[in-house]
Amino acid sequence: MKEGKSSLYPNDAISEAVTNYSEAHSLDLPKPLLDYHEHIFNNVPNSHLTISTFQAQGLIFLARLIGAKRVLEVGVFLGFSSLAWSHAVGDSGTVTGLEFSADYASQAEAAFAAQGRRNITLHVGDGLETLPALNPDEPYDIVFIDAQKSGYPAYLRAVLDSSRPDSPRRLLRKGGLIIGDNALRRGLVADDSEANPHRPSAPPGEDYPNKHNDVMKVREFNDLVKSSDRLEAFLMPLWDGLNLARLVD
Ligand SMILES: C[S@@+](CC[C@H](N)C(=O)[O-])C[C@H]1O[C@@H](n2cnc3c(N)ncnc32)[C@H](O)[C@@H]1O
Repeated sequence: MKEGKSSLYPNDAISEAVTNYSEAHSLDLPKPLLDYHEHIFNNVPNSHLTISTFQAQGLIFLARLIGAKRVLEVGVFLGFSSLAWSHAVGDSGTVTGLEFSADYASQAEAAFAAQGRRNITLHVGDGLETLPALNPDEPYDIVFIDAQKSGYPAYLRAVLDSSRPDSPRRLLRKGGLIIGDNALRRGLVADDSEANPHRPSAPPGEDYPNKHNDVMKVREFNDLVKSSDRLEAFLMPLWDGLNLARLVD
């Protein structure tokens, strides 16, 4: 039987060449979006929080594949991925973003204005409160979860609870996608043994409790997706892991 494992390339140099080649042979991103990504990476210390341009290409492709016009993003940071969704859905579509930090939200809004993107609305606050309070006229086509990892299971439950098939108003449409970013957390979700060099330094390492808890919560999220008979999933081992879950009812 053919092996399914995805360590396709012999070393880091070839992996990088393959990524660059794939990026160059995928859909084009608008120049302002590329420039904004470069600006973030050259000027912002925690720029790693932003998705890559290659991931943006993948998300735009997915959105267009399902004809998405309405996207909900949980975790906006400086607005790069919101801008990618905004481009994906076009001027006739809308993007709603939930962001905890008022500072990040205002920087993101400045970027939206600078790029003339008027179809993005942000709600500032804890997504665990702002998400369940949403009551959209029309359901979303995509919910992209990219906020605190400890909240992933709760976000998933809230989306499912607010998208019942018998409900007159629902958050996510039938056939819509819930996309969980960082679903593999540098491989730790699948294997956080000593064999994984990204394993958080064991206690008493300062970062251990939070990082370990994040891994447990992302595992819980992936398990909930898999065990729900309302979802059909493909956990894509690309980037930091992307859990693609389609709402079947
Ligand atoms: C990984 S970053 C998002 C990156 C963004 N999606 C992008 O690719 O450009 C995670 C964001 O989630 C936000 N966040 C953390 N906890 C949150 C919460 N409880 N509610 C809403 N946003 C939260 C953080 O402030 C941060 O901006």
